[in-house]
Amino acid sequence: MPSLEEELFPSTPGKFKIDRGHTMNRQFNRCFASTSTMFLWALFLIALTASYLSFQSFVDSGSRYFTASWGGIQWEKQIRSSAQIHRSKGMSVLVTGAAGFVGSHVSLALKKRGDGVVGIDNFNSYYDPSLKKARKSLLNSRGIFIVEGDINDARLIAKLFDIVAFTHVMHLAAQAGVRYAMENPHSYVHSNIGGLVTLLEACKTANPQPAVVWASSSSVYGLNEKVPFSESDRTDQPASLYAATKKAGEEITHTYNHIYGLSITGLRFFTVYGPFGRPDMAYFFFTRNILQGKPITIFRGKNRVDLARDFTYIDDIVKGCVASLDTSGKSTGSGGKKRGPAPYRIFNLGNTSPVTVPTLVLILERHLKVKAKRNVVDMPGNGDVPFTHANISLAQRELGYKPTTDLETGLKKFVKWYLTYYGYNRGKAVH
Ligand SMILES: O=C(O)[C@H]1O[C@H](OP(=O)(O)OP(=O)(O)OC[C@H]2O[C@@H](n3ccc(=O)[nH]c3=O)[C@H](O)[C@@H]2O)[C@H](O)[C@@H](O)[C@H]1O
Repeated sequence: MPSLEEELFPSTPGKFKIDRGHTMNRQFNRCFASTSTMFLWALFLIALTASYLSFQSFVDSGSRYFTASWGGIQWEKQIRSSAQIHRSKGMSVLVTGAAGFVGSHVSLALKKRGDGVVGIDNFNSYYDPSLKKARKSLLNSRGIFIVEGDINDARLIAKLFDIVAFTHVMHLAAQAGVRYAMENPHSYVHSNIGGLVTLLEACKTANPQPAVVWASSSSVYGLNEKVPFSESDRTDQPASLYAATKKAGEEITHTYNHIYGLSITGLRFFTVYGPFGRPDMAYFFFTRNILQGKPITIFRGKNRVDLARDFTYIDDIVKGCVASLDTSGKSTGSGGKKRGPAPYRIFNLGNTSPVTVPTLVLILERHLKVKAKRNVVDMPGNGDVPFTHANISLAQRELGYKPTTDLETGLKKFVKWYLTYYGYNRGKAVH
């Protein structure tokens, strides 16, 4: 039988080991005159260590709450309340990029039908953050809480999954924009690859695992010439770093599906536009310039061929996103281990009727009742592709996706929103 002395100071490798030498033994006996005194000393030491450790953890968590922009009882309460489901068989969805264009619209649609929604957004300044704050206020007024934080913050994401057992993640946070990738390439790697992996790590570890629906891009079709673009077409000739990071996202999500059993749906969005849109997109800053009497630059393709896009209205995209969440199927893993195969899907969400950029400008002029000052130049080699055109039959079949808004109607709604939002209707424009 091991002695009490051996039990208290076991000789496990790496742990403290007492010297059984004669001298030590004498000193030891002097300090601990009897076994019972030694026992009391040991208890005292254990209690001291335990109280020190709990004090340390109190200081740690306390300082985190004091220094981090997130955390605290009130913060957690807001998250729980925002995630509450108000319909039978509803879902609780973590929406990344919730203060963004598509993210804000999808969040509102989900909340409206009774799903629980928690947003996360880093409110970066890629474009005017006041527009993001305005979207946030709108969401707040509908009971949606947006966490201010980055998807690269693994501790924050893990905390959100601790607080809420999200059934779904709608991942829309990204560094968008095709041409900006030449100016700031690392921001694309940071958000579209680093951020994606951080989020997927949290999803894979969560128990239960959520189903993930995320935004890929029409740009993955790159320099393909076969039209319309189908999901099974090649996607290995990206024309921009933006496209390359979205393509990488498709491969990365595939590995998480394969190894960990995460249900994944990737949506290839085709040039989404509409109210509360992104000011870095052509239709948006063309509108601003036309109203301000400034020239717009229209790019023209090889052999003077007009560029064309399969512009897709936001409400149609929202329907596609919601239908993807509804049909996502379940992730099969738990505790980071796959238990069986899970769905892996990719869909085009386009309008399937491309319109040239000069026609877009004509429609804007009509709705704005202002003539544009055109400056037509050859398309610079900046990552743009000459045209996009979606084959949407797969989304039609699997999601019931059916876009209903043509560019004429959609831009009319956008212009109406723009004039109101920027104060043109009140006679004082604010930009
Ligand atoms: O489907 C996508 O996956 C992408 O859609 C969007 O990219 P694009 O289709 O390139 O939209 P956008 O910039 O509005 O340019 C529209 C047209 O105007 C032309 N264009 C542009 C600027 C200019 O000054 N002049 C011009 O002619 C330009 O050459 C182009 O022909 C998203 O921004 C992107 O984040 C991604 O989601």
